This record gives sequence, structure tokens and C-alpha cells, in this order.
Amino acid sequence: MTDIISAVDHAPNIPKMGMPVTIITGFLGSGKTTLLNHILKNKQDLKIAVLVNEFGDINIDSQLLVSVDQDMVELTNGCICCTINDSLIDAVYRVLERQERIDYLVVETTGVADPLPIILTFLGTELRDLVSLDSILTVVDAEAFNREHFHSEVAIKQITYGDFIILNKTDLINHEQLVDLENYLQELKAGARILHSNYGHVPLPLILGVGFTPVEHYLSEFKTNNHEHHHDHDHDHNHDHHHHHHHHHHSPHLENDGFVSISFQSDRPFDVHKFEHFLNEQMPENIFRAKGILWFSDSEKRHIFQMSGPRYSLNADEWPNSRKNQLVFIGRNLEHSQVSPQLNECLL
Ligand SMILES: Nc1nc2c(ncn2[C@@H]2O[C@H](COP(=O)(O)OP(=O)(O)OP(=O)(O)O)[C@@H](O)[C@H]2O)c(=O)[nH]1
Repeated sequence: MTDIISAVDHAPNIPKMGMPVTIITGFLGSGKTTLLNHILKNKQDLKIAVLVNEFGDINIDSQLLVSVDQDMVELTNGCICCTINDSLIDAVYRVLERQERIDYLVVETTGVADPLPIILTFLGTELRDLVSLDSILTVVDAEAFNREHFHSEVAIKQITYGDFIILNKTDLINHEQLVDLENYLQELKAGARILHSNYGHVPLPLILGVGFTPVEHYLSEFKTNNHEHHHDHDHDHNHDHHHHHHHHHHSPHLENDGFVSISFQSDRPFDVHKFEHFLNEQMPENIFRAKGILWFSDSEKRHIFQMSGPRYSLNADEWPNSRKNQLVFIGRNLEHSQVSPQLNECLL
């Protein structure tokens, strides 16, 4: 009897087997972090770990997550977008090796990520035995997404590999536009499951634990493409991937569908009028997406800056830690020199 108890007490740290995983994909600014926050606010007793991969040197998203329990957030450095990679596998292992109970893992990819390599990382490596890929949720900005699909192949892949399309920001379009967009999405992916939402408000039972990913389909693709199921961290499934992986470390972010991110940080506050002048008069047109945590000299609050396409917002809340300015700009053909000098001018 005592033996059994002590055996249980000293049970080895068995990684959590078969943990369900949901991947949230979707283009820049579509509402992935908003959806993730909705999930975290409404998860009730479910213990959810999240893995956030951000495009940019500064982790803004993770600072905007409502998760009271920051321990539950893992960041992957670099990009999980480009290839089957160690950074993602390692981050999943860190989650699996936690002492505490974890029921679910949600992965938020960057807005310029092709979801396929991420799917393949879960299904084509040793992770396949440890987690169970539940579904790929693709968040679509109903106002911004159209037949030009941001001139991005990745934006199309996000739709085709999505098991469930969350058509978000429906508050910004009318019924006719909605019908037209749904028709286009069905053209891209026949039989697509589409759910409408505002600010990611969707009932969680509809999106978590649904088992929509056609795992068998991917696995049979592996076989036909000669992908082998590996039990180690070697990445020679595919020479192209292998090459990419290494290349990537040396020239980060050049391959992200032409998008680059530039960041700006300062321990000094902005003058609010100068910053407004920057926003309205100076900000380059090729900035597609921006987000930041801002410190203005005349305010005690922290200001969350969000810009997606032509829209921007500034919302105030409390500083959880020391004050500083952190900004990330994302666009095509962006240069540091296009914003840094101007932003420096805005500092007090
Ligand atoms: N009007 C409107 N705005 C929304 C909705 N959902 C999200 N937003 C806003 O859109 C902006 C971008 O939302 P995020 O959730 O940060 O988008 P994201 O997909 O995580 O962005 P990246 O991390 O850059 O890829 C924020 O300002 C949100 O408040 C919605 O349903 N309607």
C-alpha cells in the first residue's frame, strides 16, 4: 500500500499525452489576439496554455493578453511561420513539462504565417504522439479582406488550411458585403465552415474541442510525399525546409510574404501632440499594421495603440510595470529610417 502511494508520489514527470491544440491563424490585424482574449476570458475552469508567436522584436501581444496567469504564456522566438522548427517544438515541450494541470494549448501565429509548416510540425514530428491537433481557426477581417487578398499568397493559404473561418469585424460591413465575402471564401475553400463574429465573440464550445482538423488527410499526404515520422529534432524531412530554417536565422523576416517589422522603444515619454502629428501627417503609407504601448508625458495611464489598415485606436488602461514606449510597425518595403527619426522627435 505505502509502496503504491510513494510510487504515485514519485511518479515521473510524464508529459501530458494527447493534449488538444487549437491554432489561431489569420492575416495581420484580423483579430487573432482579440479572439484569444475572448477565449481566455471565457474559459472558466479550463486550464489553457497559450503560445504566442509575434512578428516583430517586441512582444506587444503577450502584454495585451488578459491572462492573469502570465505563466501560462509561452513565447516562441523568431518565426514559427517559415518551417517545421525547433523553436515551436521546444515551446510545446515547455508547456508539456509543466507541473500544473493543463487541459488545452492555443497557439497564435503571426499574421504573415503560412499555417501549413505549423500544422506539419504538430503532425509530422514527435509532437504527433504528445498532442492532438483539434482545429485550425482562421480569423478574417471582414472589412479588409477582399479578392485582392492583400496581394498575399499566405492570406489564401490561411483560408485554405483553416478548418473553421471566424469572419470577424462584421460590425464594419453591411449585409451585401457580407454575402459577397462569404461567396468568395467559399470559392477559396469549398464547403468552408464560417462563423461570424465581432471582437472574437464566439461560443467556445463551437471552436474548442471540435476535432475539425483532418489529421488522417495530412498523414496520408506525408506518406505520399515521403515525409517520415521523426522522433528527434532533425529536420531533414524536406531539404527545402531544412534550407529555409537555417537561412531564416541569418536573415530574419525577409521571407514573410514581403512584410517586415520595425520596432521602436524608449524610456522617455512622448509628447501627445507631437505623436498625433506623426500619426496624421508623417506616418508612411506603406505601414499596414502597427501596435504599441505608449507613454505620454501628460498622462498617468498606459495607452494601447492599434492600427490596422486605415483604422487606429488608442485605449487607456493602467501600467502593470514600469513605463516605457514600445511600438511595432509592419508593412512592405519599410525602412527604419522612415519612422525612427520622426518618433525620436516626438519624445520629450
Ligand atoms: N471594429 C472591430 N474591430 C475589431 C474587431 N476585432 C478586433 N478588432 C480590432 O482590430 C485590431 C487588431 O486586432 P488584433 O486582435 O490585435 O489582431 P491580430 O490578428 O492579433 O493582429 P496581428 O497580431 O498583428 O496579426 C484591434 O484594434 C482590435 O480591437 C471587430 O470585430 N470589430
